[in-house]
Formats: sequence, C-alpha cells, structure tokens
Amino acid sequence: MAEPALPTPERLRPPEGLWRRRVASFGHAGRGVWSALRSEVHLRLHAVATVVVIGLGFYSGLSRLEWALVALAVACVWAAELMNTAIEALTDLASPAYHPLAGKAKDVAAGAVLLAALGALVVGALVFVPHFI
Ligand SMILES: Nc1ncnc2c1ncn2[C@@H]1O[C@H](COP(=O)(O)OP(=O)(O)OP(=O)(O)O)[C@@H](O)[C@H]1O
Repeated sequence: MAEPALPTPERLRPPEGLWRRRVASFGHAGRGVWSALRSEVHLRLHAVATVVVIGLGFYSGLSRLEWALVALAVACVWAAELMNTAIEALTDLASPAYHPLAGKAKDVAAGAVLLAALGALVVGALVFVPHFI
C-alpha cells in the first residue's frame, strides 16, 4: 500500500501555546496508531482480539483487579506492536538494502511483540479460565 505524502514543513511547525501543542501531540499519536492500523494486518487482528476480550470480560463479570490485569496485558501487546511497526519503518528507511544489523533490529522488535503476546496469553488464561470452569 502506498505511504501517504510526507507532511509539509508548515505542518511540522509546532502550534503556538502549551495546550495547543499538547492537543497537537495527541493528534500525532492518534495519526500514528491509525497509520499503523491501516498498514499492519497484525494490528487489525489485535483490534479484533481486543474487542473479543472486552466482550468476554463483560460476559464473565470480571472483577476490577481482573479488568486491570487484562487492560494492562492488552495495552502491552498494542504498545509492543506499535513500537515494532515504528522500528520496521525506521529500519526500512535507514537500510532498505540487506544488512545484518537491520535484520537484528527487526528480529529483536518482533521478539518484543512475541513476549508481550505470550504474557497476555498467560494473563488471559489465568483470568478467564476460572470463569469458564
Ligand atoms: N534490510 C534487511 N536486512 C536484513 N534482514 C532483513 C531486512 N529486512 C528484513 N529482514 C529480515 O526479514 C524479516 C522479516 O522482515 P519484514 O520487514 O518482512 O517484517 P515482517 O516480519 O514481515 O513484519 P510485518 O509482517 O509486521 O511487516 C526480519 O525479521 C529480518 O530477519
């Protein structure tokens, strides 16, 4: 999929005022999540999984502590996947040609996602299985 056009220097200039800058930062972050969602199939799967987990949570009547654990696990997977996407993009920018370090950077970033996903799986099993047996 073609990447969107680069922002113009005018768009990159931070707006005047502390609050406007804060709001603009949220806008940049939201744009980042949206852009990653559009380009990464894995993130769209996470989005579906997140909706399923939230539905299961309401169905099982999770306690506040269980919700906190599930929210943390889900957020960790999203954060790891977004960092992985950012590292992939930077790696492709810095080293479009094959380089062992570029491969290492991508493999390590993918490893972070794997660990976060395994942790979420353990949390999910510990929280949800007792509600279903
Ligand atoms: N420039 C490169 N130099 C060396 N190895 C690379 C390079 N680009 C990719 N690789 C290797 O190929 C693997 C797959 O890279 P790729 O960019 O296709 O990511 P991916 O695992 O398909 O992630 P996604 O599906 O999220 O795009 C990397 O983990 C790395 O081992």
